[in-house]
Amino acid sequence: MLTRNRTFRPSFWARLFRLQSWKLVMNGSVRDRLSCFSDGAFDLACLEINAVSTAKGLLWHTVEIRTTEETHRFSGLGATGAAEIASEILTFINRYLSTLIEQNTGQLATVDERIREITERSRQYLAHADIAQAISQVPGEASKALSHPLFEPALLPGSLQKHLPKSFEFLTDPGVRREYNESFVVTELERFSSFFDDLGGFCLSQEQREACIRLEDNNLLVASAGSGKSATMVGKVSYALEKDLYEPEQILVLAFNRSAAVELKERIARQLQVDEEDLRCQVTTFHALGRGIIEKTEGKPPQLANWVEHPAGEARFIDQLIKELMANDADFERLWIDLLTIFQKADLPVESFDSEDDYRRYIADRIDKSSATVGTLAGVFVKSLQEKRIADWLWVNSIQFDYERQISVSDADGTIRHVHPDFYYPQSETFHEHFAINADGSSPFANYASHTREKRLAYGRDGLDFFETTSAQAADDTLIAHLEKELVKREIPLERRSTDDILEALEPVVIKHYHKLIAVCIKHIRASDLTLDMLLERAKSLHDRARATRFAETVWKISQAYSQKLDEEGRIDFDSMIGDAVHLVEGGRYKSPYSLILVDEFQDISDPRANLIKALKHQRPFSKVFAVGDDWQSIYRFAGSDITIFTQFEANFGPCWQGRLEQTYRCNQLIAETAAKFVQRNPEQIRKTVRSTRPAIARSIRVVPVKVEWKKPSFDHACRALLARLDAFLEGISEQWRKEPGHQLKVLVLWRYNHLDPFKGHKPDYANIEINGMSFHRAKGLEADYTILLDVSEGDYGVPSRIEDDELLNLVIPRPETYSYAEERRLFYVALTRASRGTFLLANDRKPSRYIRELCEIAGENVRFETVDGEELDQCPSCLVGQMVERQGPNESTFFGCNQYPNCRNTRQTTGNAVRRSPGNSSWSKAARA
Ligand SMILES: Nc1ncnc2c1ncn2[C@@H]1O[C@H](COP(=O)(O)OP(=O)(O)OP(=O)(O)O)[C@@H](O)[C@H]1O
Repeated sequence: MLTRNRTFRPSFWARLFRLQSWKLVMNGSVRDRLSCFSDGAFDLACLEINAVSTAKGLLWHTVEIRTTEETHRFSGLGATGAAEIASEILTFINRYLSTLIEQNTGQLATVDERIREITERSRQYLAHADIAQAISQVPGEASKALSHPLFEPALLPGSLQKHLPKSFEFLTDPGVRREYNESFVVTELERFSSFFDDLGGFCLSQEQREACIRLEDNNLLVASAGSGKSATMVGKVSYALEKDLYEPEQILVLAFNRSAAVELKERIARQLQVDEEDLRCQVTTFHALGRGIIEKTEGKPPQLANWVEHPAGEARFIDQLIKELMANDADFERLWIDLLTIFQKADLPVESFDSEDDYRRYIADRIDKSSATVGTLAGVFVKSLQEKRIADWLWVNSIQFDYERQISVSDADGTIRHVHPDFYYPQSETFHEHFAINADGSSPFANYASHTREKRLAYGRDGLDFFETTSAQAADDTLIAHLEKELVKREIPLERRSTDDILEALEPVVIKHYHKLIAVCIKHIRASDLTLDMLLERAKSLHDRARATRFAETVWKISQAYSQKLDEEGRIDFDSMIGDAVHLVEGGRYKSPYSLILVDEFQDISDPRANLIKALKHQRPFSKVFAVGDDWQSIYRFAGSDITIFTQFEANFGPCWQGRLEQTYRCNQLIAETAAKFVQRNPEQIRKTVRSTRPAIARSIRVVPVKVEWKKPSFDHACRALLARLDAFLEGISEQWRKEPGHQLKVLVLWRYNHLDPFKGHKPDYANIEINGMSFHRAKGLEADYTILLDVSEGDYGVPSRIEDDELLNLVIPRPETYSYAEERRLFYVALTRASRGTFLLANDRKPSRYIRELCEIAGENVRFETVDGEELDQCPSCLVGQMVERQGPNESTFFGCNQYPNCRNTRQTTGNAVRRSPGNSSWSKAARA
């Protein structure tokens, strides 16, 4: 029995920084309400509260208390603090509900009747909300308590539990309801067997059928690529209407984009045999829903900024804001240019990488003789990102220097030694070494500290003008200031290049990359009301603090300008529109008609969208959410999506039924299984066992190494040659696949970045194949017989794209992923799973992607290496990505060596059985017949 008062406040730190000020009191004697003090004092009646949840923000956790009319947020908490308050509120509410039941036990007989009525007929699947809804129709306080959305039977006092009628076990014992539902599903599958046998032209699988029947309060259907999510959505809506569970107007289906909504609407209408215009359930996008809510409530549509509808509109708007800021704010100009030049790439420590190879691949533009070389604006190649920072700064300030110029110095015993000081400034004849030494004098490299000492002594001994900089200075952001001081001391003039010259020297992709980062940061800053202090605080936890701090300041200024511009024009963007819609729903100004909310592509959900679903669900009692998605295909982080809303579904929406769609109708078993194992190398992804309806086609994953000509491999040329070969091959066996005259097989040519488009708007025509080309992202949701993936190679813009995993995103993302290149891995998975019969991976033969190696590790011999003409290559058994080629040894001998030398030093004697195999198309024939 609660007798004392409990008071909760924000955490000590939040109060110290005066970030939050509120008080929540659970009064021991007034049990029917919580007392709150925030902007004023108000009470929250226990019977009015629909939901209590916690949410994680950038710095703090928040407790959210929802009533039909309002949502109250209490922030400034740690994770445990928030969880404790949420749990205390639940206990408090349930204590009050218990007293209501105890005082009104006379009503229990009627409630018992109502429960038996709906359970004994076994007419429908019973979620907790269904029983609560039935009970709520019984008049009286006890039924109010028993049907309360937060009623928790486990918290009822034992003395009361004993007196509850047997039927109440449906509420108090989860096992009883589960058993009822299991048996209901079995009978229902039989009852509706012919209904599911032909639904939208498909005979639904067992798991699709079950997903249509099951309907808990919250549902998450975890699907796989090509597993027929759309067919299941259509089935679910049709089944619910067929069963009369809802009026059509009570059903809302949310699709990720307009074309998906159009397709779903068309399919549902066809299935229900109504014209699309007459379809009474709402099939729409989040944007259209948000717009509709505002229009209905305010009587006029929201004033959207004129650029929001244009695909490149946001990037152009941001570009324009940056230009205006550059013209009017000298501090901003310096920050922005510094980011583009000396802070282009985060200086990450070796220890933050899984392996030294990963580290070298991250820093390097190219690997020379086993050592990484990093390009600079000054045109020289250096050995580390810190040296790059120095060289770029020298270039920006027009300072002449030589890199690693050889000089002679004397050792202590007088012997002459040749050394290569990192930088030499001819104007003052000064040598400059940048030492990899940390603040405590240690170094990540063996014997480095003693070499450093020797070098210092040698320069001193020979009376050379010398200064040094260190990694410690880079870490505490004094490197550039120190360098500048040393140069000024020697009267070397600094002449900053003009902004135009600098911008001209930059690769356009560098600016594009920052634009994308800025766009996503603005979304988070505005959606979560982040402040500059919060960003700067977060910046301290990033590896490259110097860069993170500058970026935080830059993006903050741009986001302020962004908001100001929209305010001046009286316009809003899409996210604000959704945010406004959320306020209208949470404030009760919009009355939601929806009791069943289905959400497609749930893996790409963002915070504002999730808030809209929560607001709609909690406003209308007993409503349900059915979300469908594939966490392996979450690829829209740059549009603000947050995969953890999916992976932590229960934390966001409450206890749920989780179903699976693990059968794929698209990829053959080899591709399906290999891709599944590949994506699950990230332990954070949900575990699934993917089975295909199409048997495995041996060696249907093919790697085609493309030779480097004129510095770059020609993927255009290789792609066209491969298409021509595929077309000719299919011609030869057309009787095996051609169903009718003119029938062509589909080929998708896919690339990571649009600059790789080999067709540039002019697709070639072939007799047997229909070609389409697009980026990996755009291919989401599409399928083809064959796919050709271009440039599956290492590189900043390769696969995985090294620039995409920028740690700067962690400034704004509340729950960053820890696995390296997590989103790039999922994107490659999306690309791999578009093909049913076969996929070709075209790779730079000098820099094959690490992902190719992983596929070989997983699928072994089933990954075939071949030339564009189909000749099988002799795959290196050691590194798996190279090919064994004949080399000259001493005394005119020959041997086989891996073409990835020096990265792979595998060799084999010529006497072995290392012969090239003949062109093999046998498995293709099987693929074409499949
Ligand atoms: N029950 C079924 N029987 C046969 N084919 C089906 C069935 N359900 C779906 N399909 C087919 O499976 C293929 C994949 O379906 P769909 O595109 O809906 O999958 P998806 O889960 O949305 O895939 P992805 O997530 O990869 O885009 C389509 O060709 C579809 O027509």
